[in-house]
Order: sequence, then structure tokens, then C-alpha cells
Amino acid sequence: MKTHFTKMQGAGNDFVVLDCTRSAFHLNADQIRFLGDRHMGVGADQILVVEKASRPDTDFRYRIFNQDGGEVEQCGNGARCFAKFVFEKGLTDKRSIRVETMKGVIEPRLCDDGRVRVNMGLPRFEPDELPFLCQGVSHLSRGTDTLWEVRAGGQDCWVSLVSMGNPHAVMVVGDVDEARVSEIGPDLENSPLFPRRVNVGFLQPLSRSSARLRVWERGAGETLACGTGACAAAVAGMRRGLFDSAVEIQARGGRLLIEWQAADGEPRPVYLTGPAAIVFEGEVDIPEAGLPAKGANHV
Ligand SMILES: N[C@H](CCC[C@H](N)C(=O)O)C(=O)O
Repeated sequence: MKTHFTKMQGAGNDFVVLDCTRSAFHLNADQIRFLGDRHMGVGADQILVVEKASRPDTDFRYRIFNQDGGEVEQCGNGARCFAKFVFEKGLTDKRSIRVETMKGVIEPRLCDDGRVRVNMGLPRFEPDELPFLCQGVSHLSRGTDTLWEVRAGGQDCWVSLVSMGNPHAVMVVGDVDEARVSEIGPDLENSPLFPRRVNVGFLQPLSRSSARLRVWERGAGETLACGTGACAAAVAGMRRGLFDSAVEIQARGGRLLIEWQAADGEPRPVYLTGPAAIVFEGEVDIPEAGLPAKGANHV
């Protein structure tokens, strides 16, 4: 079935965007995997679906699917691309919108410098918010943060847990270029301690206002940037006393600014600012059967 799509990227995290404001979204997981596949389909880390609002206090609804076909709660780089898409396509004339996601409402705003600033909502830290099965797991306090000892990639890792609606485990490393992302990442992503799996961040603080970050994303593998991962890593670092209230996160695909004022202990939303760009438009013929199961292509 022929489907129009828009290819976008935010700091190198790339998306296929589908405008479903005038026609119902009806793709199954195998068809989503086809769209995300970089050889058989279009290729993207996630598929973003733009829908009309289903609540009177919002402007749009936003659904997010990982490259593996699974629907997820939140996507920070995607939120910026969403806001740029609906404005550039004339679906709204508002530069600041309210968008319903699976887990709450986010508020992206188009900045005069072309970047997008998103109120990503409140971070949450309780293990059951991820969820994380913490029974019997060694842990210690570091500042206002709690570090949990988990085994992954054949080594003990001390991770901070942050939910941005989607689950993140963040570890501090000495040099992100030396981090064993492709060993530790999938091990932790698929650990039985995380029943809904988890995104894994590798954070290298550079100063009290800057850091490098690599993220192994649940359902997509390592991406060039992860918006919610940058929020989670910056907030974890602030709780550990490593950062002030604004941090520039240097991802491999670009730079993201994270702001969070939590000094007085009051719950505060996290703000994510960064780029968003339309790369090209296209039309793709999506097979009814979608992408064959892995390994099914061998002749
Ligand atoms: N892989 C994430 C979803 C996309 C998040 C990321 N692309 C972002 O910009 O926040 C998850 O499974 O929770």
C-alpha cells in the first residue's frame, strides 16, 4: 500500500514521520519494522505517527514506534521533529503546542534560532516507575540519587534509574569512546531486572555544565543521539551532584541542552532543547506482510 512519509532527524536520531491526522493509522508491527529497516525499507531509528488530538486540552496526539516494531511511551528528539513537522506542514500555526503521548502531555515550542525547546514533563526515580525489579539488588546513595549494582557485559555496573515516561539506566564512564556500549547495552536492555526492557546511557562528565553521552536504545540499538536519554543522564548527574541546572549533552550526532531546577526538592519538569530537520519526503509501497521475521530471508 502506497504511503507518503517524511524523513526527519534530530541530532542524528532519525525518524519516518507519518501524517495520520486525516487517515487512521493501521500498520502492524511487521510493517513498522519494514519502514525502519535500512535495507528492505526506508530506514529509521523510530517511526512517529501524527494524529489529531483526542483530548480538548491538547493540539495533537503523538505515537512512537521503535525500529523493532514496539510502541513506546516517549521520544525527546522525536518530539522536536514532531513540532517542526506540524508547523512546516501547516497542520498548526502555533509555535508552542501541547501534545498527548502514551505517558502524559509534552509541550514543544519552536525557538527563533530554529531549535525546538520541549517541556518533557517530570522525571521519575522510583524503581517501579521503569519498572525495575529491585528486590535484593545492592544499592547505595550518591547525593540525592540511588545507584543500583547490575551485572552486564561480564562486569558489575552501577546505574542510576530515571523514567522520562520511558525507562533509562545511566552509568558514568571515564571515556565514552572506550565504553563497551555494544556488549553492556543489549545485556542490560534485555535483563530480566527490566520487565519492559530499558535504554542504557553511558555518560562522561566534562564539566559542571557539559558531558558526552552515548545511548544504547531499547528497540533500536545505539543511536547518534537520544533525547530522553540526554534528559535522564543530565538529571541523574545533577542528582549525583556532578552538574549544575543546565547541561550541554554532546551526543555523536549533535548537541542537546538539558535544563532542570530541582534545588528546592519540588518536582520540576525537564526541558530539552535541540535541532530538528526535515531531510526528504517520499512515498513507499508497504507490503501487506511487512518485513519478514529475522533470518526468514535466507534462500
Ligand atoms: N528507544 C526509546 C524510544 C526513543 C527514544 C529516543 N529516540 C529519544 O529521542 O528520546 C525507548 O524504547 O524508550
